[in-house]
Amino acid sequence: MTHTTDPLVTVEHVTRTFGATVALDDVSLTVRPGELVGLLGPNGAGKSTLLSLLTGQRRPDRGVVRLYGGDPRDPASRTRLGLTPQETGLPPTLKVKEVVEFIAGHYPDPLPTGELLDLVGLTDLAGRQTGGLSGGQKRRLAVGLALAGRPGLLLLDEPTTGLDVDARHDLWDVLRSYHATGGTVVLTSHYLEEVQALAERVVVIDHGRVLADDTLAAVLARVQLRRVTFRTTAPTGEALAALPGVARCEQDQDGTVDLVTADADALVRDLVTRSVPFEGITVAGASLEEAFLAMTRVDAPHEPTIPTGATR
Ligand SMILES: Nc1ncnc2c1ncn2[C@@H]1O[C@H](COP(=O)(O)OP(=O)(O)OP(=O)(O)O)[C@@H](O)[C@H]1O
Repeated sequence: MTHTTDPLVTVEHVTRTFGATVALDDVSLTVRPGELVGLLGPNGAGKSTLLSLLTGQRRPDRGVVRLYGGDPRDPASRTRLGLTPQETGLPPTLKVKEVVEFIAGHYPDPLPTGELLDLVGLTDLAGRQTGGLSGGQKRRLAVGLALAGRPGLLLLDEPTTGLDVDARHDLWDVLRSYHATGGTVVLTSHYLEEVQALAERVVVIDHGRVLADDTLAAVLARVQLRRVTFRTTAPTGEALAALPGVARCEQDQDGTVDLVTADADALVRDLVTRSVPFEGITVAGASLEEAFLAMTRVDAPHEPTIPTGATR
């Protein structure tokens, strides 16, 4: 018997390799009912592998994965699970309504077809063959099918990849509606924007490791970094890297300094206070990849942070 606050997902010290590739490296995390969790990470970070362990498609090499308190490979653990794969293979000649009724027929207490179509905004397209749907409509139908059995937990792998802005926003609305009724969502994305729009909690993964697991606001503060570039005649690399908020600092032999910091304003003030001569300063948003890299380096103190004199 599970209680309403029992974790729906428990991952404890899980490692999963593919040959020499370590896809997941000692990953632990817990998801409780009602959470909307974004797994954020660049391509190849390990997000899909983690989901495949939760859905029971794969087994960990080491560690424990539990779904609703049981083994995800046991079908009984998956009865309250809804999922959509990255690719949606819908039979093209079946009509939207027919596909929904077919899938709903497999569940003891499915959402009524009309309610489901309404939820995903496909009521007007109920009579259309799925082959005639746009990419965004297909994706919404796939999410609708994942919701057909009234799952308590929805696992979504890159739900809006390849969709245009409108279709993406429509799908976000579907997920928000489901979450508003108490549903739990875990979704993977390599778009900060998507995670920012939906998630309350963000787990950042890179190279198979959890780099951060925190509230959206806390993670944004760590990943919304600024990139500051300037030329200087002073050998500053080591000193600048030690300043508060600086995540990464490189200085070329020609004196160009390129650094990533959480607070560009404070950095400029520090340059002036320390009488560091600089010219041609530019400040730009650092990419998410740079933020991941900076987090990896910050979290791995034994790695050298400043390749002083490094050429790019
Ligand atoms: N079946 C497989 N065989 C070999 N290597 C694999 C396999 N599946 C995943 N990998 C490797 O494991 C690592 C993690 O891959 P994974 O697909 O989990 O990443 P991801 O974060 O989901 O990336 P993406 O956003 O591109 O889907 C990558 O280096 C990938 O190449």
